[in-house]
Amino acid sequence: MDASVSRAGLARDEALKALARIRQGYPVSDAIQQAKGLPARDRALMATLVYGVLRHLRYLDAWMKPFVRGDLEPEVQDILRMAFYQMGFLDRVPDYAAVNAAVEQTRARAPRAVGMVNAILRRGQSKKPEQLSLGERYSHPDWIVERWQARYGPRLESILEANNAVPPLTLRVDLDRTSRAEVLEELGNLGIDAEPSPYLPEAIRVRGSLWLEDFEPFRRGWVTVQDESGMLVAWVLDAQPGDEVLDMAAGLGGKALHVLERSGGAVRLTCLDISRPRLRRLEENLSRTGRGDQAAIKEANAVQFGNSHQGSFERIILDAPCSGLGVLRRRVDARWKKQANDLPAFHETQVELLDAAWRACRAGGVIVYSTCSTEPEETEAVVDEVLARRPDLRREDVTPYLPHPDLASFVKNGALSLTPGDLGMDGFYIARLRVKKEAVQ
Ligand SMILES: C[S@@+](CC[C@H](N)C(=O)[O-])C[C@H]1O[C@@H](n2cnc3c(N)ncnc32)[C@H](O)[C@@H]1O
Repeated sequence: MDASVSRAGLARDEALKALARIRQGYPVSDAIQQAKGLPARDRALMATLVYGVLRHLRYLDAWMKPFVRGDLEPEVQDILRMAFYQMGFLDRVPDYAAVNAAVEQTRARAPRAVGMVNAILRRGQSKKPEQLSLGERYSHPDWIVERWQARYGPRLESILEANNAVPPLTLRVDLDRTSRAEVLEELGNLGIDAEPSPYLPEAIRVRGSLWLEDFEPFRRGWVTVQDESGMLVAWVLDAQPGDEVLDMAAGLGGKALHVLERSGGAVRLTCLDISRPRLRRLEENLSRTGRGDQAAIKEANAVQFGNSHQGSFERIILDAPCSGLGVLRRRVDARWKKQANDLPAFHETQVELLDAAWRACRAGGVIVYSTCSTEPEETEAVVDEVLARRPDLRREDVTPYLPHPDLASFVKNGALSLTPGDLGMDGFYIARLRVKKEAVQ
């Protein structure tokens, strides 16, 4: 057998294993990481297959549906999805190679299904799906399509399409440690296609495949993965050296670390999160970047913490837990896990947390409220509700804090609201609020 064919076979087998792990509930990135023993090129193909299948799942199922009789075993269904994905989306793989690989995978795992798999693929190969609904064509659940149709009208299809595009891996360079040009040069030396972001001086968009653990600037802690829209939080916060800063829901520390980088570690930073595993990863991230001694980390419920630390902080980030509907292009399986009736619960939590931020904020201090969602219930409605409750809180325009003039056209009612794909970024919302209160009640 030709070596490149058997190597592609290895990548396809690993992709199949990863899809099985995801069916068992593994996070996608963890399921993919388990194949780290594969050579770099095969890992790239394996990841392309897994992400591609998950991204286009509903479309692939709609394509094969007319040719399938009865129920398919989950593994056989994954083999078929992978083959249809290659036939539909991977120009570099000839159809016959995708079909043969699927037949071989079936022979090894479910020999009785070989004839059926072969027949489904041969028929599907010559008949692309027709008359699909928008949800099927762009592989989104109908409730999201209907919700966005009402809100975005003629822009809907471009947003659905943006959610299916392969997003760049975006790196944030710690400009306190190195320069963007130096990191770009290291990427160039590895033959990796990358370009500087036109909007943020610290951001790099990587188009080629990069395995971070093998990348020296990442190991040295000079770069962190973050979408450009998420980087805007630290810009809008605009913390000054010496500020007492609180990150109320620090998670893995993407925004908190950026605040440290922008101030050269000169703010006094407290990071909270309710999740111990996330805080452990935050600690790892702080130590990887050599900033382990620059933040106090507390496992706490931010609502209770806000009550017990009234008026203590000058700058507060509340990057709230949310539906994540702005980042479907990155969390490829998330669209299938969300439901419309999740939104009221998120709204309630977000209002409670923003109210707690108000309590923890000092008179004259600033709260930056952000979500990786642009759903009204999680964005304007949250801010409006807390503003109505707290007369000493007011909205400030984020425009003066944005690093590029093009971003200003996405500011509505003082807040930045990027829908997925705007300026090539994730969907994101950022509001800046100033506390004018004399004393906390
Ligand atoms: C959007 S994520 C934050 C991401 C983070 N800012 C970053 O840049 O990596 C929201 C976080 O809120 C945390 N969370 C949810 N409810 C919380 C609460 N009541 N108090 C503190 N943290 C909470 C979740 O564990 C999660 O890590």
